[in-house]
Amino acid sequence: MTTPSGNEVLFDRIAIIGIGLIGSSLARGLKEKGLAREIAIHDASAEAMRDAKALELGHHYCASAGEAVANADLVVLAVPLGAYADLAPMVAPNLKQGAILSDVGSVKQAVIRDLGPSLPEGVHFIPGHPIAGTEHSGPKSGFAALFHGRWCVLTPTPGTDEGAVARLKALWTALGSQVEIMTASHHDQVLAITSHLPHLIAYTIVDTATFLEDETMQEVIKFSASGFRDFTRIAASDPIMWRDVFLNNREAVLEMLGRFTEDLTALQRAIRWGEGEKLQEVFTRTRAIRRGIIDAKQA
Ligand SMILES: NC(=O)c1ccc[n+]([C@@H]2O[C@H](COP(=O)([O-])OP(=O)(O)OC[C@H]3O[C@@H](n4cnc5c(N)ncnc54)[C@H](O)[C@@H]3O)[C@@H](O)[C@H]2O)c1
Ligand SMILES: O=C(O)C(=O)C[C@]1(C(=O)O)C=C[C@@H](O)C=C1
Repeated sequence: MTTPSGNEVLFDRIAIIGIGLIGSSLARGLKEKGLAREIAIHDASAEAMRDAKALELGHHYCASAGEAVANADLVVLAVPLGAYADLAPMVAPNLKQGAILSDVGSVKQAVIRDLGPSLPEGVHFIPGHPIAGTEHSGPKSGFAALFHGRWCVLTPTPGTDEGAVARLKALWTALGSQVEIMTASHHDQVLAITSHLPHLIAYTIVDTATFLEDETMQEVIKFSASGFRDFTRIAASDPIMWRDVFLNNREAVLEMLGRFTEDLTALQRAIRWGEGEKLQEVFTRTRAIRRGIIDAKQA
């Protein structure tokens, strides 16, 4: 069946657990495109539930995760990674046969570890990760266009039903994303360098600046027009979400951090010994990478 927006209804009932930035953006996108007949929402925070209702993000506002997922064809967990293990016993026994269970968490191996063992036979488990976000949190900060033109990675384990993967892929495509399928461990390695390490560096720079002398601090604020300001945006990202990302992708982040530290030390040496050529060589290489990213976007 097609909707007035010309899209197909892809699922009868979608349950979203966690209606913050990502969950509410998903709900908005689903509603805007009419991709689900019913959206059931559960969030542990009374304030988030109040906001979700006021914003009319769904059709059913459920007091428990179990109630929300019962009868759902697709369940999407959109909570911090640290909440998955607690949610598993409430979600797993209430999933209907043939349902797809997915999520949007920023790390993927930990999700398989925390949810996989408790899932009943006949449920299709397809972890996912939209590579799209902002530094804001909560239901009020979401928007339907968040996923437009962005990647969404799916990490099904071997043997997952291909039809179920195709249905989930169709959903993310209808929301405006390009879908890529890869293993959870490859995802975690790639994201460690492209997303997790940059956040760690931003948190560190802003924290280091905070501990400067008072007078210097005033100057930091006054002159933070460009480079530093970009770091403060990233460093304003949700503390709980990012605590959980680092605790759940420990190995890959530590590996990338080790390489990064070595490269930083090499630059430190080049500065100390006045090796201008070395500095210029690195900066020329990185400038080409940035230009490559921009060209790829415009292509
Ligand atoms: N923020 C981003 O840029 C971004 C991008 C892609 C993926 N993600 C991932 O999406 C997930 C959600 O992030 P977000 O930015 O939407 O966070 P958010 O803080 O905006 O929303 C999370 C919501 O989960 C709720 N919650 C926490 N524990 C819960 C529980 N046990 N049961 C039910 N609800 C619970 C919170 O009350 C909150 O409303 C995280 O796993 C994160 O890694 C975030
Ligand atoms: O633009 C931002 O604010 C983001 O940090 C988004 C970002 C990223 O690193 O690209 C952050 C975490 C996610 O898991 C996915 C996307």
